[in-house]
Amino acid sequence: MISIQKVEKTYPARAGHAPVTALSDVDLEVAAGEIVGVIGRSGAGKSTLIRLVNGLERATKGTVTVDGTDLTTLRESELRQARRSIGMIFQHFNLLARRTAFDNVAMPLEIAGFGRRDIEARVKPLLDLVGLADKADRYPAELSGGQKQRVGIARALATNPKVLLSDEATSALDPDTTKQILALLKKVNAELGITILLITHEMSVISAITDRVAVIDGGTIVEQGPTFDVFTAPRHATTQSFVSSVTGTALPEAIAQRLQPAAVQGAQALVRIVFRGTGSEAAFLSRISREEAIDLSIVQGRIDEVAGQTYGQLIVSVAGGDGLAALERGVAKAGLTSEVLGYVR
Ligand SMILES: Nc1ncnc2c1ncn2[C@@H]1O[C@H](COP(=O)(O)OP(=O)(O)OP(=O)(O)O)[C@@H](O)[C@H]1O
Repeated sequence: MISIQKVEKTYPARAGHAPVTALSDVDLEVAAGEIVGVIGRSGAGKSTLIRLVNGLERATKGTVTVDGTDLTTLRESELRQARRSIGMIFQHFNLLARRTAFDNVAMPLEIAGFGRRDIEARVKPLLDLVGLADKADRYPAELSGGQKQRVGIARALATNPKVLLSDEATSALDPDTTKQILALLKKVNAELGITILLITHEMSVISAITDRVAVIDGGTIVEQGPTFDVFTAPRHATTQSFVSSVTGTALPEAIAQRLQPAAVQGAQALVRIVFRGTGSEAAFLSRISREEAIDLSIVQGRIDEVAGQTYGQLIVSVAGGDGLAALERGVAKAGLTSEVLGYVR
């Protein structure tokens, strides 16, 4: 549905400023019906990328194809037409203050030349879909942030687009409202089959709804893949720092400071054990403890849901030497992975 190939975007020099290459050598494919997220820090090039996909910017090199149409070759009038099959939602909602919720949603239909009756027939079910049937005649100032974004989503869907682009759509919302809006986007994707490309700087957004993720840094995509895989085995340092921001896998500070890299007589080994799947493997700990007659204590533990699957981490401490060897045997038998973080006395 969206294909970005070998894209470079350089903003030309202006008013004494040198040209800025915001994106280089970017490849990204989004299949029909997928939810794909692009995550990056401020200035990484996310907005530039999404503006290329909705035709607001043109690539300097490479191609940007949406639903089979290469946007890089279109004239302005053709671009306007192509944009009708692309809906977009924004961080600050971009609603018109002097228009009611109904009239904001109606706007793209008015621009497309629909008559009043067709507009009513389309807007009402959309307001229903986003849970705002009772707010049709409210003005933006009378709505909460979450409700405003619901209006934004209904407006983006008005012209029946195949693609929905989301530019930090939940960044201005509190965590609970963010969850509700993300659930709504997931529903829109599931019920209407709309392909969603979203950009964000929050890993929690990526983990909540995307099927695949691309990590962008300094204008290039440094890592991409299925969200669960990228989350549970991040390879690039940028990805690792995003992941640790939500999974909290760092050791408690007091223990981290005492951690030694090598075993010494009488030291306890700290071992990180990773679960992927149902989480029921946790029973293995008591089994090893029983079968191998070793004492284990849990230093830290956490189970998250990532892209609809369970991902857990346990950090346990066990006597170095034979105890550690027994633990590693048991972990391998249970089909899990472990890593020795170090030793403490
Ligand atoms: N119109 C422009 N002219 C010149 N440089 C630009 C322009 N727009 C963006 N840039 C530069 O391109 C780079 C990428 O910016 P972009 O806005 O795409 O990043 P971003 O990841 O969306 O950041 P943020 O999350 O802060 O919005 C930055 O160095 C920025 O200064």
